[in-house]
Amino acid sequence: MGKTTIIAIAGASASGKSLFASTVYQELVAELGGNGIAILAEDAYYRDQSHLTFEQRQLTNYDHPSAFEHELLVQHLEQLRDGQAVAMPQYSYKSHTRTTETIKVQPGRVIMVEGILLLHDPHLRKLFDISVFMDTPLDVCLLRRMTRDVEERGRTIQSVAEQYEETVRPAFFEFILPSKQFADLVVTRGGQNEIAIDLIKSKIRQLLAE
Ligand SMILES: Nc1ncnc2c1ncn2[C@@H]1O[C@H](COP(=O)(O)OP(=O)(O)O)[C@@H](O)[C@H]1O
Ligand SMILES: O=c1ccn([C@@H]2O[C@H](COP(=O)(O)O)[C@@H](O)[C@H]2O)c(=O)[nH]1
Repeated sequence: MGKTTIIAIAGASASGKSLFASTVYQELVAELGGNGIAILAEDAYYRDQSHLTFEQRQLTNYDHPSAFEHELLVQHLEQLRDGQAVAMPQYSYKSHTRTTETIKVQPGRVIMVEGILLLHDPHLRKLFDISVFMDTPLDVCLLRRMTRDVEERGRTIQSVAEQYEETVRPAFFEFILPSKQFADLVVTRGGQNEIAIDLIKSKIRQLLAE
């Protein structure tokens, strides 16, 4: 296998990172088969909090870099780059901790990883060959997060609004927006920007053919 290329997709919460990454991944798997491409989520590397009560977990700031076990993500990306499979943790947004399951991720010629604080961390940045930033206006992100978190993550409208004011918005301006400078490609219109999806797909096709 040739050199592994690691593609990072960063941006605000609900900016469309996971839709973008999964669209690229699924369309290429349908076209070329699953061999050669792997996909990881930074959210899977939220710290395990099973030693805390649910009430204590609700007090964690999930938008601060300290909430993530980035050391493990770095280790897993290095292992994948070196041709070894990894056991990616699974995280539950409803219980705010890891589940007992893991998913085996096989190494591939191309590894995609998506998450809010990927480009903030210099240790992670060193591993990325291509960095994408989803540049979706924050009010659009909030509306999408409101719908998604109520429908899929067990939240109320009030809890989404409170968390947004307390941690999500401040962390966007302190950590996420300043990390945009490290992106190679800045994508508007979220996870449905077909031109950007096609550009990344073409790049991956080219890498897989080398
Ligand atoms: N361009 C878009 N138009 C409409 N809805 C979108 C668009 N991009 C993302 N969404 C929706 O917004 C929500 C958040 O997107 P998601 O990909 O989960 O964001 P992120 O991974 O950045 O948190 C999801 O319900 C997704 O389907
Ligand atoms: O237990 C948790 C863990 C995370 N969050 C929120 O999730 C987003 C990051 O995920 P996206 O898929 O990029 O939206 C982050 O803003 C955290 O606030 C949570 O609420 N609870």
